[in-house]
Amino acid sequence: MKLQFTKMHGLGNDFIVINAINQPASLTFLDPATIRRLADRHFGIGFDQLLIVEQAREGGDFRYRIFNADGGEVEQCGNGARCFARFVRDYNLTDKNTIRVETARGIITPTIENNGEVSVNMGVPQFEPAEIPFQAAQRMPVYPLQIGDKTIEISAVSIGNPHAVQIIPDIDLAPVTTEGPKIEAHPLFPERVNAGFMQIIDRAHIRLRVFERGTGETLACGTGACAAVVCGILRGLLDTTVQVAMHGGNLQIRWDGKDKPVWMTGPAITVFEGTIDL
Ligand SMILES: N[C@H](CCC[C@H](N)C(=O)O)C(=O)O
Repeated sequence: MKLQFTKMHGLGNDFIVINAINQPASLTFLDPATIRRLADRHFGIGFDQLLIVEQAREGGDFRYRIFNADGGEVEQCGNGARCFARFVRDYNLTDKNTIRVETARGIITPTIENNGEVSVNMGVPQFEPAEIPFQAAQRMPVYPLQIGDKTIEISAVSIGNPHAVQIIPDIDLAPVTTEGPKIEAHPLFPERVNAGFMQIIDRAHIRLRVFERGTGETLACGTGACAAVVCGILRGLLDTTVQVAMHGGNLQIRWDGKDKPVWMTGPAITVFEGTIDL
């Protein structure tokens, strides 16, 4: 099968987007091994995540599926949501500015702004351990986590996908490559977890690095930015609107607190179109 794809990125967190509405056969070819092969930056196309555009099933405008570079399907991708919205508009699959997108964990609504950026209502963050999922006895603002012979302190939250967030004095010195994989695979996270390393600059600015589940460290992580900000707000360390600086660039995150959705605003860029024989 000749697969058509579009290469996109959100602050350097890069994707291929596949329109399965006009290429339904693609879904039968995209098994985990094929996704891993396509994700390879030397032998394949190269991407952090593969995003699929499908027909809606539950009253939304579209269904959005996300696969990590390791081939695993996951619940949510924030940078990908902005690219998803840009894709369906640019390919005339909709003429709406605000799009209702079905994900594995409910509906998110991206809006394409006049300046070309995309704002997304990412839904209400979940902090109950069972929701994350995280095997902790009860919900706490911070949890001790044994990593080898070291005990670190994390906050845990679901943005649809699971995140463990640490506060670090200087993320340039953070042990992302050595500690990230150990947090990702920690047995207390039965579905693994995205590991965030947050440096608080002031109440409206943080710096962030994320070792992503199923992908490794990325240049930016949209749900990771949401997770870091809501955890920082819950700990009384951040205000409701925060600029999140990551290696790939900045996102603006806003959360008005308990039971309110978290909002993310940032760019979505199309790089090239391509085809590949599967
Ligand atoms: N690695 C994540 C999915 C992609 C999230 C990230 N790329 C974003 O922008 O939110 C997970 O396994 O939950």
